[in-house]
Amino acid sequence: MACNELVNVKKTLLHSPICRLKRMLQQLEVSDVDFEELKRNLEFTASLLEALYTDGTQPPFDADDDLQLRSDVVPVEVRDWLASTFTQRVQPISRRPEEKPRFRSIVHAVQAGIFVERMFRKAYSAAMPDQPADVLNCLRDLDRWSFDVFALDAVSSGHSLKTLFIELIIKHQLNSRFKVPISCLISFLCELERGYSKHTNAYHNHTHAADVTHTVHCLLMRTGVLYSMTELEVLACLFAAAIHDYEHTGNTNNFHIYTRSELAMIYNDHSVQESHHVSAAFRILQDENTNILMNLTRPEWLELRSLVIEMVLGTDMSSHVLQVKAMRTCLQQHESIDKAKALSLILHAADISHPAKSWSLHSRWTPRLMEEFFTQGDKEAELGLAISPLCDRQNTPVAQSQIAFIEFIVEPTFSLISDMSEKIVIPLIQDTTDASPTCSRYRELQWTVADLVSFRSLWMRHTEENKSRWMAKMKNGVSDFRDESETQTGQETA
Ligand SMILES: Nc1nc2c(ncn2[C@@H]2O[C@H](COP(=O)(O)O)[C@@H](O)[C@H]2O)c(=O)[nH]1
Ligand SMILES: [Zn+2]
Repeated sequence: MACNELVNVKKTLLHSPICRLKRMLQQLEVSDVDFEELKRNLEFTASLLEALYTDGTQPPFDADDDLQLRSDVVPVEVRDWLASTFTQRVQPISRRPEEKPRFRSIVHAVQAGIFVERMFRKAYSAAMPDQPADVLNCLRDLDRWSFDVFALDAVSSGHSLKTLFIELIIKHQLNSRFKVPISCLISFLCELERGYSKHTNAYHNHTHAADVTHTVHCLLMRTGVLYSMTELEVLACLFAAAIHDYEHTGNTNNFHIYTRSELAMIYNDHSVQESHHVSAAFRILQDENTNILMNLTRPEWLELRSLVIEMVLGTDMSSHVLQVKAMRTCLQQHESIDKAKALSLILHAADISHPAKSWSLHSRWTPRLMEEFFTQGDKEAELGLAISPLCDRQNTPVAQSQIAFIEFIVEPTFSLISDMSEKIVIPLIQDTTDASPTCSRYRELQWTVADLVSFRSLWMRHTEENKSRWMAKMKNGVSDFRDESETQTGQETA
């Protein structure tokens, strides 16, 4: 509760005992005393003051709601244990009464917070090596849908993920808010990039992770969903995007299951790779030198972890139909939107977003993905297994499959994202108009709605254009699906 609100609540609660005490004094002054009434008044006043004194020492929530326990029968410790073990609520660590901040310490905390934020800003500028002009030039397009992650990778000497993640963390002021030590951040990102190159994949590598991280940022901005989010949720989104394919093996989940791989054994065939990405990424944080979340409070850390797990597991394509259906039903039935579900859908959309971008980007991602599929097909042939769909080097109708992918997967997902964002953002505008129609937040949100409308036509223009390009290739009997620029210069390294 904000400090002002707390003061108001306390004032209201104190009003009644103060009035009663004054009335008792008046009665004593005029010797008009009814001892029975005086006793009752004193008892009542004492009980009010006692209630105020003990206020805040109660546990922050009770298990009764979930487990229907009678609080006079079940002791507090048992209720806490039941709530934390048998319900899905994560119990915040309750502050012990002696740890309650007093007003002076709140003032000091605010002053210290400002000081720490300044220190962090200084530390970041000092520790960040001067970026080459080409990198700065690239990063100028950070908020654009057409941002060229391949160009950033080239000018940052293959460090697009590291460069982009640091830039976004600073842009959203998450480094100072969550006191992310710069040395940890750099070490964490080096580890992350190392993990992404472990299997030398043509598609699932650090450039794809950088692309998805950028796209999540862009989706949050362009749809305006960012305005409905807490800083912790923004951090969770960027973190989830950056790690979402960490140590990807370059194979599909089905390949892991059919070949009874080590990962399939560990995760019992359930979202095999996604479970590994999130688990292995959290393991990086176990080392204090790479623990970028070391200064989060325990409740913040638990909330972030729960969001990240849900989001990354939601990138398993086998959950696509369920995810889309659930959100459609939610929108049709005018139910309130679950934040974790909305953010999962945003990460999933970012993960399959290249067909909704310009041909110059989409036509560079497609051959990379196909090469990875074909490499799996080669392995399957070697192992005497049936070759998976789209994995046969000799026999895959790439153009047709891309048209189908765009029409049946990408377009419905982006259409849903646009509808969902309208449902989230438009009420924010209404709330702000009620408060103050002239405030800057209201103007920002108005721009956002305009952005949201233009965003729908932007991605639709790209999906239409990309489908026509694939159609033209099909009609002209062009079997080479690689991008023209790459066929001239040879394929770029992954
Ligand atoms: N046939 C196509 N499939 C695609 C394309 N782009 C992405 N994908 C599929 O989506 C998943 C995304 O999940 P990820 O976390 O593994 O990146 C990817 O594996 C492909 O199966 C595309 O252009 N065509
Ligand atoms: Zn991915």
